[in-house]
Amino acid sequence: MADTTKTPLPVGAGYGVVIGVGFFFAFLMMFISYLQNRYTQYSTHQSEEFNTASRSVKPGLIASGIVSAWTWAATLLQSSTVAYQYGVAGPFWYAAGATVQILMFSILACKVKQNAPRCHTYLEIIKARYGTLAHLVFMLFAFVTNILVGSQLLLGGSAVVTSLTGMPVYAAIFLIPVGVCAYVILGGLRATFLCDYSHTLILMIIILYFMFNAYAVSPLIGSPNEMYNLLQKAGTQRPIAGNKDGSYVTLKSNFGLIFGVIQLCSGSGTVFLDQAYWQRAIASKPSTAVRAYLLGGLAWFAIPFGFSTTLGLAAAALTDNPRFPTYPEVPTSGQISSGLAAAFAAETLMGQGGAVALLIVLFMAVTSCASAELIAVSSLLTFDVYKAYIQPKATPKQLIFVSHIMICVFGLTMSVFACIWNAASIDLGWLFLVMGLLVGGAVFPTAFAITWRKQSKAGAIAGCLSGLAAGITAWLTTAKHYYGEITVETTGLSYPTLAGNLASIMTGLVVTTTITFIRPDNFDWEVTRAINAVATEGTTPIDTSTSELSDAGEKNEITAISAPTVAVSTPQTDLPAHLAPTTQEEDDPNTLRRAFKLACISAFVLTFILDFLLPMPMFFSGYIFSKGFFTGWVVVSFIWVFASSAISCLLPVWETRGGLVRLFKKMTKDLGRKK
Ligand SMILES: NC(N)=O
Repeated sequence: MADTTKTPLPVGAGYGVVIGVGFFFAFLMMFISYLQNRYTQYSTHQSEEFNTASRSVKPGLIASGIVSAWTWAATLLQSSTVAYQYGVAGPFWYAAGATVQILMFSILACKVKQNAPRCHTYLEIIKARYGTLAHLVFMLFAFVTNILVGSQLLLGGSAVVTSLTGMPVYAAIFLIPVGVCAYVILGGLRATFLCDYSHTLILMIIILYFMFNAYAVSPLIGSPNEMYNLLQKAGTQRPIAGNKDGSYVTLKSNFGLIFGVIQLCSGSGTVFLDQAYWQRAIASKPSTAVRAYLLGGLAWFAIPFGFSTTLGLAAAALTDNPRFPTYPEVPTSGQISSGLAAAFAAETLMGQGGAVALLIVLFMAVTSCASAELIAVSSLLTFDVYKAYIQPKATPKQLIFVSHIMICVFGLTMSVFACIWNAASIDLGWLFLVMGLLVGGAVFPTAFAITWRKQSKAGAIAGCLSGLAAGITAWLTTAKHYYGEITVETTGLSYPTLAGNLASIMTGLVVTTTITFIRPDNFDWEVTRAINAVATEGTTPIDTSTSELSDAGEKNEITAISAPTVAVSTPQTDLPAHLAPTTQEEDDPNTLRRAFKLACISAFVLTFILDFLLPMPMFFSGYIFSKGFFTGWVVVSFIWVFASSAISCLLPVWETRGGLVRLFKKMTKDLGRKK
C-alpha cells in the first residue's frame, strides 16, 4: 500500500469525492426522476420501468451504457499495469482482448429479442428452458460473476483513492457504493443509463485531458517522439522479459500475448454471465439492440487503449524522472499489481491536478459500473429468487420494494468481499487474472441456451460444473508444477492463470457439446417466447412470416404500433398491466433476422481483425516500432478516443433531440402556468 504520508492530495479530497460526488449524482437523479415521472409516460414507480427501462432505450444511450458498464476501475488501472509491464502490447491486448465479447454479445442480444422478448433476466430463460436445477447452477455462476466484478471495482478503486489521498482503504470500500445505491434506488435502470451517460462524458473529457497533456503539453514528455525516446531508454535500462530485445515498443511480447488470451477468456465470462449486459439488451429497442452492442464495443476499445497508451506508458517512460513518486527506487511489483502505475504517471505529469483528474475519472468508472452491477443483481434477486421461489404472485409494488432492498444488499455484499480480498492481500491484478477461471465454464452453456435449440439440460449443467472443476485444477496444479508451492503470489502469475482460464472455458465448451451431440434436445423456442407473455383469449400472436422492412429503425416502430394482430391487450390476473408486454416490444422477424446476420458477420470479422489480422503479423515478425510507426499508433489512439466520444456522448443527445425539445416545451409551459 502506498505511503500515506506522501499522498499528493489531502484525505479530505478523498472523502469529498467519494461522498460529495456520490451524493451529487443522487440529487441529480432525484431531479431527473422527478422530470421523468412528471413529463414522460415512463414512471420510475413501475417495476417494468425500474428494471427494464420499459425496453425503449435507443442505441446511442445503450452504447453509452455498455461503455460505462464495461469500464471498470481495472479498465483504467489494470490496462496501465500491463502497459507498464509489457509496453505497447499491454494496452493493445487489454483493449482487443475485451472488446470482442461485447461485439459477440450483439449476437446474444439479437437472439434474446427473437427468442425471449419479454424476459427480465437471462436466468428466466434458463429456468423456462432447463428447469430449477439448472436455474440454481447458472444462478451460482451469475452471482459469483457479479460479486467478483463488483468487489474488484471497489478493491481497485479504493487502492487508488487511498494512494492519492490517504483515505483509509476500508472507509473508501464502504463509502463508494453508498451514493451509487442512493441514485440507483431513486431512478432504476433508466437512471443508471442517464448517470452512465454523464459519467462517460466526464470520463472521455478527462482521458482526452491526459492524452493531450502527455503527448502535446507536458515538458516531461510533450510529444510521441519524446515518449518513444524515453521508452527506448527504459527498454535498455529495464528490458521487459519476453519482449523482443526487451523493448517497450513491440507487439512481440510473450507475456503480453498470454495476458491477451487470459483477457479473452476472462472477459467472456464477465460479459456473458453478467446480467448487466443482458439487461442492456433487454432494455434496448428490439430492432436496434445489435447496433447498440456493435457501437458500444467499438467505442469501449478506445478507453483502455487511449488511457493506458498514455498513462501506463508514461509511467514506464518517467520512472527515472526525479518527479516520479517512487524515485530513486522503481515501483515494487506489488504497487504495480495494485494498479498504481496510472496514479504515479498522473502525479508525475501533472502534480495535484493530475491526481485530482485521476481520482475523478476513477470514481466515474467505479460508480457507473457499480450502478450497472447493483441494478443487475437486484433484478436477479427480485425476479429469479423472490418472484421465482418466494412470492410468485408478487405485486408490482412488492417487486419494486424488493428491488430497492436488494440494491442495498448487493452494495453491502460488494464491500464485504472487497474487504475480504484486501485483508487476504489479494490485489486487483490477482483478482483480474483469476476471475475468468472461476466462471468460464458457464460461458458456452449460457450462450448456447439462447442460440442452440439442441443443447441439452445435462450438457448445459455438466458443461458449467466440469469447466469450473477443470479450471481450478489446471490453475492450482500449474502453480505447483512451475513454482513448487501454492500461494497467493504463485497463483496470480501468468502460466497458472492462463492454464486455469483456458481449461475452464474450453472444458465447458467441449463437455456441453459432447453431451449434447450424444443426446440432443429439440427445444421449441415458443417456450421462452412465452416468458412473461400474457396470452389473452381471442388474440393471435404477431405474424412472424410477413412484414418486409428495409430499415431496422423507426419504420419498425410504426409497424409495431399499427400491427393488427396484437398478442397482448388485457393483463392476466397474476400479472399487473405494466408487467405485460406492449406491442412495441415485438419486432418484425425479418428485421431481427437481418440484425442477427449483421451481428454475426460484424462480430466475427471485427474479432478476426482485432485479435489476429492486426497483432499476429507484428508478433510473429518480431517488429519493433519505428518512431514514425509509434507516432501513427498514438495518432490512432487519439482518433479512436474522439470517435468513441462521438458515439457515447453525442449520439445519445442527437437521438433524443425530439424528446428533449418536447420535454423543454412541457417544462416551460408548466412554468408559465405556475407564474
Ligand atoms: N471490462 C474490462 N475488462 O475492463
